[in-house]
Amino acid sequence: TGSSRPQRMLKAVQKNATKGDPKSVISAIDYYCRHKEWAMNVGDDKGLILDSVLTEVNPSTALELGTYCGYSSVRIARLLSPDSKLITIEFNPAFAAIARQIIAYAGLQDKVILVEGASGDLIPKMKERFGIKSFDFVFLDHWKDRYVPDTKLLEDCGLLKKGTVLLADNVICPGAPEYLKYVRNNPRYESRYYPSNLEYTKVEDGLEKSVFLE
Ligand SMILES: C[S@@+](CC[C@H](N)C(=O)[O-])C[C@H]1O[C@@H](n2cnc3c(N)ncnc32)[C@H](O)[C@@H]1O
Ligand SMILES: O=C(c1ccccc1)c1ccc(O)c(O)c1[N+](=O)[O-]
Ligand SMILES: [Mg+2]
Repeated sequence: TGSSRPQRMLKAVQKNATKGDPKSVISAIDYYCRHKEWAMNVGDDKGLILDSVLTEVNPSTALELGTYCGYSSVRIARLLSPDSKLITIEFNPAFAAIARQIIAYAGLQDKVILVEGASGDLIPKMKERFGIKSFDFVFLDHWKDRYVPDTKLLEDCGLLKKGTVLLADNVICPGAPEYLKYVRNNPRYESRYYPSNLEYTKVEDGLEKSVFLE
């Protein structure tokens, strides 16, 4: 049987990137996905917006919903201060296995805790398992119909504090219309849309940044 797209992405990293150099890992993946085969990483264009919001927030504890191959985990973890951590959740074991290798290749394994499982099951366990009081930053990039239920779950589990920043990918394409309605009509959030394009394409997409106020 042939290789998978994530396996081919890992091969491209091992061939074209420098071990321990996150920037080269990011470039190798972006080159591969733009010129060889598309993949659903947040990508370089929206990645610049992710970088700038992250730098502004400078989170001590960050959460990512949807790891895939670890591209955005590397983007996030490379910008974290020493002693800061990224917890990233992925329920596809094959994807998680590739992500671990790509995160390790970038030399960021000590800053990233990759947890295998479904976000709906794991979010309520964050406090007991990882001693998390609350998250400073959450990157939502898993299946789009989970954005609202998982945001409500984070609220109900007391994992958001005043100033926590939620950054949601794909609010235009494939789209997360219920999520946009939820955060934009909610007095507990201050939201702003960052226009961009679907990774590696000219199709319109963007990120929604929502600050938790309460
Ligand atoms: C778009 S990909 C993530 C891309 C990644 N954030 C990046 O930019 O490199 C979405 C991922 O979320 C995972 N996923 C979807 N729903 C999930 C859930 N409820 N819990 C955990 N993982 C989920 C999928 O298996 C898939 O790997
Ligand atoms: O849903 C898709 C999708 C739909 C159809 C075919 C391929 C991917 C997708 C596309 C771009 C994304 O940035 C993204 O996060 C996702 N996703 O799966 O979460
Ligand atoms: Mg996405």
